[in-house]
Amino acid sequence: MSAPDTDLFFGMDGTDGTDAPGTDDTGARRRPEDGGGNVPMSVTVRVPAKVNVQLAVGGLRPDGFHDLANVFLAVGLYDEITVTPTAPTEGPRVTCSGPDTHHVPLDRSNLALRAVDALALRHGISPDVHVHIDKDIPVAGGMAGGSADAAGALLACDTLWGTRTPREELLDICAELGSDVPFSLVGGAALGRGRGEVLTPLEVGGTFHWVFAVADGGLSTPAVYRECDRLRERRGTGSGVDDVPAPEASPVLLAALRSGDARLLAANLSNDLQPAAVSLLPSLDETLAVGREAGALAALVSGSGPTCAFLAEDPASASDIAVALRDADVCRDARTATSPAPGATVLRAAV
Ligand SMILES: C[C@@](CO)(OP(=O)(O)O)[C@H](O)COP(=O)(O)OP(=O)(O)OC[C@H]1O[C@@H](n2ccc(N)nc2=O)[C@H](O)[C@@H]1O
Ligand SMILES: Nc1ncnc2c1ncn2[C@@H]1O[C@H](COP(=O)(O)OP(=O)(O)O)[C@@H](O)[C@H]1O
Repeated sequence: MSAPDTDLFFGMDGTDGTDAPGTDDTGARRRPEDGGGNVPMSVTVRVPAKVNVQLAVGGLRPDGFHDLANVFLAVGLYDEITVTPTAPTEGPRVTCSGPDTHHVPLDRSNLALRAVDALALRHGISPDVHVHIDKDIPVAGGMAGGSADAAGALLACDTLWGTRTPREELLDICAELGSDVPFSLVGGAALGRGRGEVLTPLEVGGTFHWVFAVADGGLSTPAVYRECDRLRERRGTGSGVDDVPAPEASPVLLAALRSGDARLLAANLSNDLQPAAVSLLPSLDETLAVGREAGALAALVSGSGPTCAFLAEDPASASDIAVALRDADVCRDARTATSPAPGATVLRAAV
């Protein structure tokens, strides 16, 4: 399978009967008060989680970020974002459903609402929408759930408002919202340079089978980067841009992705943030060990953690690893998923 054409994932999947008479190709009906424009009354977008199959972290930059060679792979765990217009007096609001709801901020700091605000500002529109997040991606788990919600809300509102924002502009807004947000929009697999926001799509030659051990709590991304710097200082190597070698993507890892060879990928997975995540949460070592003993080809912390990712040989092995992780009581839940997965995709645009 080659890398997904990123344009593909900005449109409908076309599976929900949206070609009914009186609708356009996004399923939107014409409303007379809209002067003939096609305006859906609600839009639902699905967005995947990610795992970093390589996360090479450079030195701390003067702006507080680190240069990265960040090899993103989208995985088939999804949040669904639905946007519906509200009355202008009501203003924007966000609600959330799913097991992690109590960890999601429901004020204007929610990344999905920040995305709505950013798109509305860009087009001079009032951001009067209700955003509902049906959350399946673990919160603060190193799987980019907040970024997924931001990318999803952006695409959903662009469809709802008919603003047809060019893809490059959408990606610019994503990058302003967070380093991982552009990848959530694009999905598939990509190399993220800069602070992770400058993307180059990557080819993936097969399906990879993963197990994710979801931890009880979360880890703060800035705290994990700070710990990475602290460990580097303690080692005496320094943590600045002049002390740490410029991060580079591994050619063998990229070849493993291209070929779809799970064993080659397993042998080349790496995460420079893993020592920092384990230092902040030492119990992760045991979680990683349980998955390895249960037959994982490789185990690593997903991004800033604390979710642990296990690459499996096949679906049966993935199921065995998930059972072993649950039985050992080293995680809140163990989820199986495959990659690559498509980026933000409009599922429904309904009247
Ligand atoms: C570590 C990674 C790996 O993909 O994701 P997670 O595993 O947390 O999901 C990312 O680099 C996280 O990206 P994201 O969560 O979008 O971070 P941002 O909002 O842009 O930045 C939050 C904070 O993380 C730190 N940060 C982030 C990106 C980067 N390249 N260098 C950094 O030092 C900075 O302290 C920054 O203030
Ligand atoms: N829509 C959102 N979903 C999840 N977290 C959000 C959201 N908006 C803001 N946040 C905040 O972002 C933090 C990081 O969450 P998340 O993106 O899930 O984790 P990570 O950065 O580890 O991938 C959370 O602790 C939460 O306070």
